[in-house]
Amino acid sequence: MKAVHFGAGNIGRGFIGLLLSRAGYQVIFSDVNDVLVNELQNRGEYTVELANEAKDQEVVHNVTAIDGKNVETVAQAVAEADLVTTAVGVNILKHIAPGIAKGIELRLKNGANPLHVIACENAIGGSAQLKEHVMNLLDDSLHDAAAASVYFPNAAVDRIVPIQHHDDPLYVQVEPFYEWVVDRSQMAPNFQEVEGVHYVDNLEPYIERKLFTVNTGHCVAAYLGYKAGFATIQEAIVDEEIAACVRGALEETGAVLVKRFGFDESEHAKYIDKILSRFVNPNLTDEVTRVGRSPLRKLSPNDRLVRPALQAYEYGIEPDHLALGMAAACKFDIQEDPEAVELQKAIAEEGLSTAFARYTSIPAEHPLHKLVLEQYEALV
Ligand SMILES: NC(=O)C1=CN([C@@H]2O[C@H](COP(=O)(O)OP(=O)(O)OC[C@H]3O[C@@H](n4cnc5c(N)ncnc54)[C@H](O)[C@@H]3O)[C@@H](O)[C@H]2O)C=CC1
Ligand SMILES: O=P(O)(O)OC[C@H]1O[C@](O)(CO)[C@@H](O)[C@@H]1O
Repeated sequence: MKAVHFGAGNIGRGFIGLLLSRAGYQVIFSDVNDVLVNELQNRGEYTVELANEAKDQEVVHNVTAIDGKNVETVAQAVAEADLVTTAVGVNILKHIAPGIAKGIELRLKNGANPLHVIACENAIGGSAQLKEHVMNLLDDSLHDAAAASVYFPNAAVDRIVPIQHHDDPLYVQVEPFYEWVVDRSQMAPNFQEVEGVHYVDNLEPYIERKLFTVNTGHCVAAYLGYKAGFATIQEAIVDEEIAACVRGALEETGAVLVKRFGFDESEHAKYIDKILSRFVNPNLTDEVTRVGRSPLRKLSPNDRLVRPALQAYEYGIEPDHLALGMAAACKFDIQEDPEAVELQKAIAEEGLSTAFARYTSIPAEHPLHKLVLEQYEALV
C-alpha cells in the first residue's frame, strides 16, 4: 500500500508518516524542501524520539520522498496512491491542489479506484477546503466522476511537535500523546482503516474541542508569554498570571463546548487538566514564536480565538481571557513572521480598531471588539 503525504515537516514526519508506516504503508513524502527530500530518498528511514524521561526512539522505515515542486511527479504519485494525506499548513493547501488535481485526472483515465485525501491541518474543514481548491482546477466534465471516487474526509490531529534543532534534519522529537480523528461519514463504504486512527460519525465536536482547547490555550500562552519576555511555552506556562489566564480562556471555551455539544462537565474539566499538563512537559522545548506563528490566521473568524469568543456571547458568557489573548496577539511583533509584520503595520497605519475589525470580522459595535481594545490598552 502506498500513501502520498504532503509535507515532510514536524507533523508529517513526527506523526502522520510514523503512523502510516507503522500501519504498513510505504510513505512517499512530497515536499518543496530539497534537504528533506534528498535525505528521505537516500536513507529511506528516520528516527522519532518521544519527549518522555526515557527519550524512547522509534525508527520509521519504508519511507521516501518526491520533489513537491514537480507537478508531473506529484500527479503520478497521487495517481498510484492508496491514500493521500497532508500536513503543510492550511494556507498552503491551494499550492498542493494542482498536483492532486492532475493525479485525479490520471486516476480517472486509469479506472477510478477510490481514494481518500485527508488534510491533517489545524483548521475546521481542512479537507473540505482542499477539495474546493482541487475541484476548482478539474474540468467540469470530470466533476461527477471525481466526486464519485475521491473522498475528502475532514480530520482533527493532535500531537505537539516543536521546531527541531538537531544535526540530523530528519530526526524529530514529539510529545508522547497523539490523537488522529477522521470523519467516517465522509469516506467510501468498506474503506481500509488505518491502525491508530479514531473514526467517528461526526467530527464537529472533536475538532472544536481540540482546536478550542489545545490550540486556544497554547496560543494564549504563546502571546502572553511573548509579551512577558519568555522564549518558550514551558517557561511561560509556569508563570502564575499566565497560567491563570490560559486556564481562564479554557474555562470560557469549555463552557461553550459543554453547552454546544452536551459534553459532561467534569469529563471536560479533566480534558482541560490533561491539555494543560501537556503544555508543561519539561522534556519539550516549544518556542512561543512557533505556537503564536501566523497571528492573522489565528485571529481569523473561524479560528481558535474569535470563533469560541463569539460563541461565548451567544451563551451569555463574557470571554475576558479570550479577549486578553486576542489583545496580546495584537502585540505579537516578530520580524521573521510575515503575518505578525503585516498586523503590526496595519495597526500602526490604520489604528487597532480598524485593523482588528478587518482581520477578525468583529465590527466596532460588538462588545467583544470593545473588550479587546480595553485589554490591549491595559497590557503594558
Ligand atoms: N507541529 C505541530 O505540533 C502540529 C501541527 N499541526 C498542523 O500541521 C501542519 C504542518 O505543521 P508543521 O508540521 O508544524 O509545519 P512544518 O513547517 O514543520 O511542516 C510543513 C512542511 O510542509 C512543506 N511544504 C510547504 N509547501 C509545500 C508544498 N507546496 N508541497 C509540499 N510540501 C510543502 C514544508 O517544506 C515543510 O516541510 C499545520 O497545518 C499545523 O497547524 C497540527 C497538529 C500539530
Ligand atoms: O500549527 P498552528 O496552527 O500554527 O498552531 C500551533 C499549534 O499547533 C500545535 O502544534 C498542534 O496542534 C500546537 O502545539 C499549537 O497550538
